[in-house]
Amino acid sequence: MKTHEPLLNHPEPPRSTLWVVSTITFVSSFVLIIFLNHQNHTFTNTISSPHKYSQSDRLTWERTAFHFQPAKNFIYDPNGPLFHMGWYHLFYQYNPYAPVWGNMSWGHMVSKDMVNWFELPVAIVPTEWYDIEGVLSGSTTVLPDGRIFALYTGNANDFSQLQCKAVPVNLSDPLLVEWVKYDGNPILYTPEGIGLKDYRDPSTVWTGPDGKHRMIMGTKRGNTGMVLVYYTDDYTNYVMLDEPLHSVPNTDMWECVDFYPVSLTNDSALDMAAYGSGIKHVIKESWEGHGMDWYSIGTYDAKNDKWTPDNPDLDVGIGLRCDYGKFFASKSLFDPLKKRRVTWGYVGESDSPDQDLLRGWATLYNVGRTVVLDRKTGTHLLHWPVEEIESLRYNGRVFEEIELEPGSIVPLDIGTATQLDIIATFKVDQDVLKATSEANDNYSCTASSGAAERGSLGPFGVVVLADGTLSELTPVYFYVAKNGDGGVSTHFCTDKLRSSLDYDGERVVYGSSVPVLDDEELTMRLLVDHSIVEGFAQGGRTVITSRVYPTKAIYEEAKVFLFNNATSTSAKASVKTWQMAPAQIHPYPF
Ligand SMILES: OC[C@H]1O[C@@](CO)(OC[C@@]2(O[C@H]3O[C@H](CO)[C@@H](O)[C@H](O)[C@H]3O)O[C@H](CO)[C@@H](O)[C@@H]2O)[C@@H](O)[C@@H]1O
Repeated sequence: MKTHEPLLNHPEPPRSTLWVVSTITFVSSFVLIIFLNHQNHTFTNTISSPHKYSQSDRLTWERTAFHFQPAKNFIYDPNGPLFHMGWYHLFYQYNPYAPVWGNMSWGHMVSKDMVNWFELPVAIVPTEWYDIEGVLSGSTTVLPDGRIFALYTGNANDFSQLQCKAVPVNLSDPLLVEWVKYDGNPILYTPEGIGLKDYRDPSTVWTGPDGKHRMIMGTKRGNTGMVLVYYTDDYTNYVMLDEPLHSVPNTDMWECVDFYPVSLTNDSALDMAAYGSGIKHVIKESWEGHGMDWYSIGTYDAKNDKWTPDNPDLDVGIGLRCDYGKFFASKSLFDPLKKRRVTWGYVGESDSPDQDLLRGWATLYNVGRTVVLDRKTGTHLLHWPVEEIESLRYNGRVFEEIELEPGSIVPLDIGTATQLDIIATFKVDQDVLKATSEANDNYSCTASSGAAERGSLGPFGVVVLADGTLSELTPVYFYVAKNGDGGVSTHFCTDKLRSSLDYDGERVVYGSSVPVLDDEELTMRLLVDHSIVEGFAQGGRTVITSRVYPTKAIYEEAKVFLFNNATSTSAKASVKTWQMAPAQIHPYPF
């Protein structure tokens, strides 16, 4: 049985000296507010009550503290990450002149730790007929002899997409500041049968077990998305194979294709040359126009340059996503220093472009995420923030075994709550779980009414960026659903329906199911950094990144709560929180 009725006679949750505000007051107000908001989802774009903060205060607050964003203007796809002479380099689609898409160039930043960044001069800009409409996305390759080159898509003067090459001018410069285009560009024209605007984002070149050097690119034929494979002898001339590496009907254009091996035996990342038993290969594609990155795990046959998904139901574009919120055009780096694969995507704004103009900047990057195969399930990848981000933690707090009765919400007294790392673990009442006969096979975060929709066994989780009266709140939560056959499925969701009182963007619930194994507790990690919330469930099996724009729940008014809006089960929460110091992000010139 599913109900939206508020619980009126809920038992008072146990008090703890850690709670600073009367829990019972919040219990009633939360249930009431959620109830009322559920009844009326109509929000106006005008400010309905006097605000403490001006528009300028709010726009200033939205800028993040430990996520990469340039000082101003517009960033887009991450491009060509590489490691050279002790520095991590990340290039990015960048409009140096305005906070909107256009003049696409390769911006350039470097870091020693993937947390603190120096912005460098823009590396590659549109200057030639073959890229005058944009130096679009691509990759870099570091050859075993130390040579480095970039492959990128040139948006030509007729808007056809041509592949081009550039190289750093001085390899002994650890920062690789200067780049020069190959004078024989473009190196590749669109193959027959492919749309002139459906051919882009060349990959890193790698050497297969047969010694042949390979590059891949995404495209579509009709509505079938696919990966093309090329061979090269000299890294400049490329010959396309007749057959694609893989294709999936009805998945449209595959942008920013990524392809890499993952180990079945340990968490060490493998470089592209790895091949053979104990290895799976992942294809990742970014679905044009949908803003979603999809991945699939399978087997690569290097002899025939064919890839087969482990499970056809989880094929590329129809199965699993890297992130169920805002995260797109991701690109991974094999980090030779720490033997890990790290991925970045862009996290776009979700309010109107007018706001981008007011802010003067648009779009951020997620905190770099390591990617490994989830060897417990074998079906999922684990995406998890790089360990270096923990160097920003301070003021750690621990809250043990907080009892959350059905229908309760309790504040966490952690001080300022706009830059946080939170790890929260929840145990549901096993007797209630076994006894409940509610059949909720069709639960889906995205089709639900968010945290207001109550079932026997959920939702429960963490509310972030909430003001004291809960007029603005962003719940990130688990929803446990009992299936008709007695089985259980768990969902991980972020509810953005009530994140802001004054918002001209999407009001949605993000999320998906997350596998939970028999011996596992439910655990989530949240990185809260002003207008971005990154959520990781079960060690990164399911990830949700959201952009939120509260108007009241900002600066010292932002608060964190634990809640349990289930109707039957209680939940026991143990939580660790840390404040997060700002990262050092130095714009150029320094
Ligand atoms: O910056 C180009 C790279 O970005 C990618 C993936 O994010 O392609 C996006 C794409 O669309 C952008 O340009 C459109 C204008 O032409 C604009 O309407 C849209 O909002 C933008 O996202 O860029 C290319 C070139 O314009 C277009 O074919 C794509 O849909 C990546 O594939 C590009 O390399």
